[in-house]
Amino acid sequence: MAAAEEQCMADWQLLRPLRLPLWNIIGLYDVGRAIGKGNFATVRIARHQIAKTKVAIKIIDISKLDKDNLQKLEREVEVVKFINHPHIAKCYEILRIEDMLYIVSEYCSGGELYETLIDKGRVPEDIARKWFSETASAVSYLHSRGIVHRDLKAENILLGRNSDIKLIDFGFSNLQGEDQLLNTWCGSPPYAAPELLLGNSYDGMKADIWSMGVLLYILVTGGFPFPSDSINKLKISVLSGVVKIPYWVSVECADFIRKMLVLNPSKRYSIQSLMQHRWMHIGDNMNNSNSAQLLEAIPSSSIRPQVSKLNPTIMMFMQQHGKWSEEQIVDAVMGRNFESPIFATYELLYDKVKKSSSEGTHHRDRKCHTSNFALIGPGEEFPRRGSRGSILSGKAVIDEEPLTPTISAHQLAQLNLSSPDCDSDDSSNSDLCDDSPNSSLHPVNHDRQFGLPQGLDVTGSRHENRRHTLCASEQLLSPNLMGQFPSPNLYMNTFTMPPPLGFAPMPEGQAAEFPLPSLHPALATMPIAHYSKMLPVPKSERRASAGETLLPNNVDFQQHLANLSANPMAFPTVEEEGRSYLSKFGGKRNTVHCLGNQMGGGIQNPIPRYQRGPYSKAPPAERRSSWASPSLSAQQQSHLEKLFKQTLQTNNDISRLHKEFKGLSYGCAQSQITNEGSSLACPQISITDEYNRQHNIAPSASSFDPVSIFQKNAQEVVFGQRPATAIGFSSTSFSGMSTPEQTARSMEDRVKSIVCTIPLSEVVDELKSSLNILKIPFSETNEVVCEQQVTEMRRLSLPSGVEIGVAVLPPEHKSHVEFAILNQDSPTSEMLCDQLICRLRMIDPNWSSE
Ligand SMILES: Nc1ncnc2c1ncn2[C@@H]1O[C@H](COP(=O)(O)OP(=O)(O)OP(=O)(O)O)[C@@H](O)[C@H]1O
Repeated sequence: MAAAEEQCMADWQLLRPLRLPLWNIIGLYDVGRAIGKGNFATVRIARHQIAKTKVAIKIIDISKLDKDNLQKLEREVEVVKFINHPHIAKCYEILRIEDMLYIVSEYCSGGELYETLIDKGRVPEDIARKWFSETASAVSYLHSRGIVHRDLKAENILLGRNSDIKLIDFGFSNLQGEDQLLNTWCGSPPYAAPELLLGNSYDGMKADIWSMGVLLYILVTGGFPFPSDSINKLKISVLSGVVKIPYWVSVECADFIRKMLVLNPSKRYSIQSLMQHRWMHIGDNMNNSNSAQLLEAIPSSSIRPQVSKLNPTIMMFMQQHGKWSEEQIVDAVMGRNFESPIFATYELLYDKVKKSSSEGTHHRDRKCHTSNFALIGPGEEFPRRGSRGSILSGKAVIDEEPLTPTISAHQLAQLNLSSPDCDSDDSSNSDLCDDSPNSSLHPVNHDRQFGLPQGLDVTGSRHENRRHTLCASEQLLSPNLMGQFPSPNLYMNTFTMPPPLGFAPMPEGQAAEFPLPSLHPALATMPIAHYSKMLPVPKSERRASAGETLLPNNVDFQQHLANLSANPMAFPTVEEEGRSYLSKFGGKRNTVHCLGNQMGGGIQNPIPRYQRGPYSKAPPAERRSSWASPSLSAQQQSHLEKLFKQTLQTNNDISRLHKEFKGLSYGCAQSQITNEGSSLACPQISITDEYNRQHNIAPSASSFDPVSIFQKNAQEVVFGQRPATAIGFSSTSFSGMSTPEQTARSMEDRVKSIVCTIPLSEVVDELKSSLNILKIPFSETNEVVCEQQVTEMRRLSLPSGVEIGVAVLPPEHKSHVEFAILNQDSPTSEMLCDQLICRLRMIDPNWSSE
């Protein structure tokens, strides 16, 4: 050995970090504290002794696994070896030592997305878009290779150093052939697709899309789309087909979520259509990491690219420090031997070089390079002649000297490969040393669960509360095990709603109650309290809206938990609580919370919402929140109203108003102000029935066009929130007496409307058959309405005061359906309308809300 190299080895030994006890070393890894816990695995942070890279080691005691779980583990091992995607945590090594299996993978320092959501609540849509696009890109990569994940959830999505997404946990992944259906029940209940909850055979890819719909919902709302505290209730909620989306979610995003949360899997989005949805492409030009680019960045060739030539510098380094021969290195790396420490060392060093080079630390290296150390850049097969660099930097300093791949002690220091206390995230020792292997899991920042406020005493570590994946494998369905579950009848629910897909309609005259299919027997009626509440929402934005699950405050939630544990079944679901609130307060929705808006204005209640009872009635002054756009302060609103009136008096010159709107569209759902053949177009607002009545227009025009109203010199205008963050017009009455408050009560809250893509006749037939099934009489009117264009319209009038109008409207000629509730009995009527809407959604997955 050359003197320089001997010196280098001596330095290396000196610089080695203080060794942890022997039993804290696994293979070439110094193992540190536990960072996660699954059903059968503990995940610990570790550091590779040569590459000095932090890794995560999933440690599984195989002797404790039954046959199914063993099989699951083997499948995970097989899958992770062959996937390589920037948003999937990369596997480096598999070690089998006695009864233990160790899966070494890329360490994701940002923690679980789940924890981030708990800490911060929902996230703005552009952040949600970034995270969701990255997840979608990983899922697209998997699906295009026939791999289904089957356990997509916020806990299995980690954040890397730059807050980029890293998908983990391939325990339930599987290969799915074309047209093949799967049978194994797996996943986590709140993310489970309806077909899984029903125990049907299912398309794993479509089940993944459902989970992604749940994920996006959580990201943008901070809560679950189907909150419930038992699986039975969850199932009812999921199968109702009703997804309530809070007002602050943009129209595009709401539409996107609904396209993923379609009950019928064959009509649900595929990953390809998902990647193309317009919400995914908002801001594409500005944002470098948009989904299209993410997809393009992934090589179309599947699986990890085969290494054709090894990097000589890394090889030399490994020969020096790993004491492996060239032949051994070539064999292990070319053979992609995951059970060899040589392969792992090479990959870790290679990734380190690649990462450093992309991080552009070259100016530091320029100062430090003292030796000739050439590297092959990513994608290059050979080192550039005469170039020099370091393993750490991945940058080369070009000079005329020939390649002399030696490494000095000084260079080692530069590489961050030796010093125990260097500042690199990869090589820092702190995470490894601050916890003994026997210690419990790290307690930091982990005392908040979904809906579980900070400071609440959570017994046990946060990991005990972590939601684990459930698996009811085929094994669980064996006759023996089936016998352990109560008879399927116990899981039958009745639900006063027309039958879901696949059920024959009830003949007339029979009770209007339909049994829902029984819950998958492997799913006992376990309480899922941890899923049942909304995530905390940033204080400034806490508001209840649109019949959404109302946010409980800390004290209430503690009480709720106490009651739940005393008697889980007796406690009402959040939905039920919400409904009781609604009936108590006359069915008025949307008016619980004050208008604290992001722009600093608005009417503030001295007692913040989150300090009051969850369902306490807001003082009248707060009720504007249901009406005012959350993006507008009261001042801005009155300014706009003034401007509007002025505009009317100045020959309809709307350019100033238009400009004003444009300015205000900042912070609103991607400006709704577009030029569609008219100088100012606004989102349509459905208050038709009321408006039509006042204007003697046939009741068929199921939504009205604010632009035309504008042009017809309407005398009064208010600014509304439908969709919530859009700015819109709505005409109230000629009397000039109506206030936004009155308007909201008389119209906005009592009208539900959707747009269907199926023909009017089918819509009407479905409505009529549903009403027949429910034994609700109705009268029907057919009309042809002449307003701008000839339009067909049908109207169903119910004795309870519910009016249903269906009209085909230009320009798209879609079927607009409106449900207006005209009497005081709104809670019951509302439920009926919801059921009917649900039916329409089931037969038309492409429906949208107006
Ligand atoms: N690569 C990683 N980097 C950082 N933390 C990780 C990594 N892999 C796993 N963890 C942590 O460990 C936890 C458990 O890991 P994982 O989900 O793979 O285990 P599991 O046994 O499959 O869990 P479950 O049984 O709930 O599905 C993760 O939620 C995460 O917090």
